[in-house]
Amino acid sequence: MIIRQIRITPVAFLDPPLLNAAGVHQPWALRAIVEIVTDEGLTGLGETYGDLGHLGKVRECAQALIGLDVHALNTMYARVTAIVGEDAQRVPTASQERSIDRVFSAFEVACLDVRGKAAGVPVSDLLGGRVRDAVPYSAYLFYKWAGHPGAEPDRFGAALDEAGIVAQARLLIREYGFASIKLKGGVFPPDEEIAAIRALHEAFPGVPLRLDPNATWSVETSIRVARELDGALQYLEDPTAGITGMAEVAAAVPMPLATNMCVVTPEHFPPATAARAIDVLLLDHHYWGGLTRSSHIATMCDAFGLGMSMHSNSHLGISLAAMTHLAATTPNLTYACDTHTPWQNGQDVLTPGTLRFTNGSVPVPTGPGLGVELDRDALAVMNEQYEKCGIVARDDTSYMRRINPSFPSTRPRW
Ligand SMILES: O=C([O-])[C@@H](O)[C@@H](O)[C@H](O)[C@@H](O)C(=O)[O-]
Ligand SMILES: [Mg+2]
Repeated sequence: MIIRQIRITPVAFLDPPLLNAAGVHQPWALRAIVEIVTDEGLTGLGETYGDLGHLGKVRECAQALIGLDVHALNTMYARVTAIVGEDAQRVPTASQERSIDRVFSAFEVACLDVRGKAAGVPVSDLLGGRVRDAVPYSAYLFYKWAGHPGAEPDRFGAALDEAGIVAQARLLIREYGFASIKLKGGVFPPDEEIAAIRALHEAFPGVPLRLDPNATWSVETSIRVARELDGALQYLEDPTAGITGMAEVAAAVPMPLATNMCVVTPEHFPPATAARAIDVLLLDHHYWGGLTRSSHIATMCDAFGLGMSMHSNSHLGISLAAMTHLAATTPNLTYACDTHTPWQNGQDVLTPGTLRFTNGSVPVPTGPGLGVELDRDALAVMNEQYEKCGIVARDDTSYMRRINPSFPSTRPRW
């Protein structure tokens, strides 16, 4: 099964004005769709970030993988390392390992899709077999404006206080059946976000809740907020920055701490576990180097007694399928996963109806490979949107500053 061709198609889809610590989502979200075509005529799908810098690296690496067998993942990783590693060394702020894993991931997923199709088995079988038939996701709530400035309000409406957040939760739960809730925080002063969690706790008794302020709080603020929310949160995600700060908070608060920020490469495990900085790791195959490497990370979490959930960024259905196969085959991934799916509002590059939510969960696809099919017309439309949208990288802060020039980037903010 020799790789003969790799097509990389950048796409853009409409994204609502979701508020976060960095600013606000731009009107278009970017992704890149990877198609690996073999000599036997099989095509494997992958999905990754669409920012121009990343796209350039993915395109450069794609050339270097032509002629390899789809099983030769170690050789592929070495070739990606040779290209991206050198590049990352020139950019002092980039973690070399992280950049390599982010690029490699989409190719690995596409190779697993091909291998599953060739063997007539789902990717979940290649990852060791599923331990659950459906993967639960959480309602991922965002403070948001009614619409992008100058545009019509979107169907989700504004959510700028606790009443808006509770209404948004009702909408997402009604449409998807989610059985747990995550609120993206770090937007308003902590007392307002405490009020929102309390309102959710009251409106949805017994439903597990999480709050993620993306490290906008100091250690002192984190401890105060966590103590005030004792009994209301399943876990608190990234209240403060860094392993040392998280460890200080963890030692003083009643609930588990989760992260997708302070443990993002294997080298973070020893200091984070020694300091007891986290209780839960949010896995994300897009930056942990694909599905197989993510399974290895899950084994590490098991060894260190960490719980697991799953992180998400704005994404389309190929990513959702890959996330679902991974979560279905990871015994210790016991928390409902994050997904941005509701915010993509039906837009996708997949044939409609391939993936569906039932009671907040996505049944694990049972067809060969990822079990999803690319809709070429939709891909072409979204590619055209990418060409026309005028956005080449995600930049929530610059977009916010066009509307609010004094938007601060200081952290901790509170
Ligand atoms: O989509 C967003 O605004 C989120 O804030 C995302 O960028 C984060 O990476 C993520 O969902 C998180 O859990 O930190
Ligand atoms: Mg997070």
